[in-house]
Amino acid sequence: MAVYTEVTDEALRAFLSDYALGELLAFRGIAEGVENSNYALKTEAGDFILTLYEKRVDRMELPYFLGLMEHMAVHGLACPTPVPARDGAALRELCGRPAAIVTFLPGVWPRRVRPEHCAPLGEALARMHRAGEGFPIQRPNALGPAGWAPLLDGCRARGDEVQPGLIAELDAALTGILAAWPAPDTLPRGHIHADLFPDNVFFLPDQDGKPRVSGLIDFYFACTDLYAYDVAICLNAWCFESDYSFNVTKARALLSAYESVRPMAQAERAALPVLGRGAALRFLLTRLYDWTHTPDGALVTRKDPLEYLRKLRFFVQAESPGALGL
Ligand SMILES: Nc1ncnc2c1ncn2[C@@H]1O[C@H](COP(=O)(O)OP(=O)(O)O)[C@@H](O)[C@H]1O
Ligand SMILES: N[C@@H](CCOP(=O)(O)O)C(=O)O
Repeated sequence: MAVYTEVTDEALRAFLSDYALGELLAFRGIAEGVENSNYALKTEAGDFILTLYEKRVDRMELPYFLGLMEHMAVHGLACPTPVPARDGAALRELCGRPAAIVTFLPGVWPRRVRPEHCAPLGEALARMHRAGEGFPIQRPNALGPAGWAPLLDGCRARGDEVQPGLIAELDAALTGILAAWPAPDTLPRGHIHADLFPDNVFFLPDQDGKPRVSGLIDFYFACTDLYAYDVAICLNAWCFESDYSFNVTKARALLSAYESVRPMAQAERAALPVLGRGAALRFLLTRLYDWTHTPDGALVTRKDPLEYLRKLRFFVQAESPGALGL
């Protein structure tokens, strides 16, 4: 469910009168997504997405997200482009919320990831990293290593209700990760997506029926961080099977396609196991926090934190890229 703020027909028409998009022909709320309210719009000018930014998005950070999408689109990435109103501003207000219209991207995200998705995904990730070069605003990663101890503290009171002994296991994992984390400025960094899960990558079949990436969406966790950390997030989100076994074929396809666009330094490859551990912990912690803080009956769909405990355990025992099969 992701329509937290209901927009009436009248409010939307008044909002659209500031744009040069012609008459509104249709609009509907989009059920998918977690963070914000999204509506699909059809106007005389075409199809668009209207997003109302909800509580967890800091409005001061919206110029970074919208500016980054604009910059990446200009540099050839298929991603949503903010649509300015007649006065030139894309970031506006609707129903008391910050709001923006972005271009609609065609395609479908894969409900079941197959190895054939992983090479196009790896290539798209590297193209995204390249497309972000030169974007001048920086955004430190609020959900990076420095944010994990406070998040874990926020889960302390009820974490063991999810699984006995969980908090002690996460304390130990966090200590190990922080001790092994790459020192600042030892690995290449730039603008990363930081949440490139399958539901944020659209595919369409090419002329041979093979999946090709038609667009990347949802840049609202984007930040300035290690490129290899973004790769490690994708290894977590794309390369495990439903029994939590790590699929080396998928991982190799992802990595070699990534490197066909942006070759990685030896140090980046060597860091993948600890970056994979950190990425697993990051998603485990946000899911655990939501699991233990979301009231029963709330509209938000909670995601299973223990999925990421299984992934974390895999990366904990993998000491080298060789142990990942890479
Ligand atoms: N630019 C876009 N083009 C097409 N569909 C989009 C676009 N942006 C969002 N969507 C649709 O809205 C859904 C939720 O978007 P998302 O950005 O993931 O929301 P949230 O940030 O709330 O998690 C997506 O799964 C997709 O169906
Ligand atoms: N990918 C995260 C949750 C963020 O949700 P999104 O709909 O904004 O991509 C997770 O799986 O924990």
